[in-house]
Amino acid sequence: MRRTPDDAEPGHHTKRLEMEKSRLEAMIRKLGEGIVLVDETHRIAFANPRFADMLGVPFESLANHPTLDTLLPRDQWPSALRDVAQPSDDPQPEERQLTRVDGSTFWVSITATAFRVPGQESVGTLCMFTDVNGRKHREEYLDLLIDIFNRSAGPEFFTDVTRKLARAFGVSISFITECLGDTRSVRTIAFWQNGAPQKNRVYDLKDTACEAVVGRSPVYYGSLVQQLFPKDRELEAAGIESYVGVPLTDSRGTSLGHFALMDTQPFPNRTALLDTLEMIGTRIASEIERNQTEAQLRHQNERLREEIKARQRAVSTANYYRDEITSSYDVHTMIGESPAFRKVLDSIRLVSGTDVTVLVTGETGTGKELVARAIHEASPRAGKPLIKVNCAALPQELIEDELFGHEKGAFTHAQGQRKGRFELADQGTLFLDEIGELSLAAQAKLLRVLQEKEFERVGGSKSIKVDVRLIAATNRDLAAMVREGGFRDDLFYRLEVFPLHIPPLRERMEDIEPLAHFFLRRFARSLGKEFTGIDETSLHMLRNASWPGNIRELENLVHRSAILSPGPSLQIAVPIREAPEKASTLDAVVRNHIVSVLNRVDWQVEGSDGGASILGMNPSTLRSKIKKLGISRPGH
Ligand SMILES: Nc1ncnc2c1ncn2[C@@H]1O[C@H](COP(=O)(O)OP(=O)(O)OP(=O)(O)O)[C@@H](O)[C@H]1O
Repeated sequence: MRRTPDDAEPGHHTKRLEMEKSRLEAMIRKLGEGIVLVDETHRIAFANPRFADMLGVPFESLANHPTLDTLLPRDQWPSALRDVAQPSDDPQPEERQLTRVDGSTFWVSITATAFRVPGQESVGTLCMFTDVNGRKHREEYLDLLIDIFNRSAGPEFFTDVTRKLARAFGVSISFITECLGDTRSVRTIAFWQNGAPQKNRVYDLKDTACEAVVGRSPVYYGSLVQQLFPKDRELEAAGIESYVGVPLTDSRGTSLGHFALMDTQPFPNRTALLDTLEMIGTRIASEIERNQTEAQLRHQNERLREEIKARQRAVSTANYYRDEITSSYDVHTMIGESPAFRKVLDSIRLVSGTDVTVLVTGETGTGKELVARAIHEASPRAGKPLIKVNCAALPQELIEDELFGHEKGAFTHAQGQRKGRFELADQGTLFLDEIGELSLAAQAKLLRVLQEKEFERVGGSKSIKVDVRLIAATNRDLAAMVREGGFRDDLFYRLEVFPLHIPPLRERMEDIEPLAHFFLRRFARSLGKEFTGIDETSLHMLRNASWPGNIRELENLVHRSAILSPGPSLQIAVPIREAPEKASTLDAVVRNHIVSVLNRVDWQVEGSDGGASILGMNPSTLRSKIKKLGISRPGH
């Protein structure tokens, strides 16, 4: 029987074993899997280069058997390693994302099993690390795409995206920036580095890798990026090797900022990657744009609120309104300098931009219609019709027909279809003058339209919808009428959304002179006459009249005087009533008389020329009367 060489010499057997071992080691060295044998004290007894590669350390550094925790934090160890006393017969692979010493990450599947070295008592653990980085990234990447395009954006949107970008592409840094006014500097809106969100920062783009991206085009530096941008301190500080950046633009092509991925390793796969990143970029950009639009809207709202507040504060500030009003409608048609009248102008200005219903109150001739017109002209409805209904002039039985129109044959004389005032005012403003004169039945009908915002023509069944802004006016005390049952309270509250009271002329004496001059200029022109002004005695008379007919009365008086006056200065030829004709109560007569006397004496109560002595009263009695009747000096 021939002997095999092994049997021949015992030394030869050992040699063969040695050879087998080195062949095995050579094979293990070349394996695509990372192999590591860890002893009981967690020292690395043996490892292959692929293991070192996966952990991002030089293979030589393993030669002096470091403990595993110097390379890999314990929480990333497979459970078999953490619990060596309980070796499993059926080791299960566990997936872990390794954080390498340089901060970058790497996905592996680890299978670990107890390993007894033949002939030795000690038990070690043999671990096999399989590279699942590619698969994991594809999964993360899919997850990223689904999430980024499906999720509704919230405050965490940008940070979430940077986290997912970093994980999906396995890079150590990912961030998104926003331009600061131009494309010279940017602010990060999310910055993810080494598995955690970082504080945002503002930085100058000059000489950085990002400079060629913002406002321009995508860039890709697969490796050696530090050498390309030696002045970019960030790259150096983080040990960056590769960089990919994509510009972000809004829907009109304006530059918004950019986003970038950076890694400490070279970055492969250029073209497919850029396409994907650009697609993700459109989603990020639309989110930035939406945020910016929202911020702008918020800002505009705040400014508007501030503006309204400022105007309310400035009600009594001299000269404030002139420019404001000129800009919105013809100031020359509305004359008045008194603080009381400025308040009216202020209210017009405040309310004209809105669609709210306005109730204009004031004595006859104070300018209610003019105010309604001014509100309409200054409103967005200016180019549309302003339709007036004089409720006092309408026979009650025709009100419905007038407001809502009728269909052909609705009543005996209805020969054709006719549109009512509501329909004519569509898109515009409906001005209901003398609203206090509406019958209760007509009030009910009006209320119904205001509530339902639609109506039918008389004799028709089709509902008509209109978009009408309502302005109502009255010289009656509607609140008192409500109390007395002459006016529906529900209608009153609907009309009185924005009450605008025009004070009578006697409460704003400062306005008399400018108004008189204004009317004089106007009539002189139409009469073809020239006047140098109004003579002193006439002015004195004008100032001391009580003006129960208010501005209309003044206007008529100036008109008549202009016709009769020979010139060159206007003389008021018609005697002015010192007391109102229409004073209905004793208190009103007394009140008007006191006001007109006080006007004549420049509101002096005491003294021989004072109001009290002219009225034959004790000054203190006069004072208490003034108080009781609520008399106050105009403009004070
Ligand atoms: N501030 C003003 N500046 C210039 N003209 C004015 C002013 N206010 C009113 N007027 C003029 O006075 C006249 C009466 O105004 P308007 O008809 O608007 O008053 P009203 O309060 O509606 O009167 P009524 O209660 O009698 O209907 C009009 O000719 C109007 O142009």
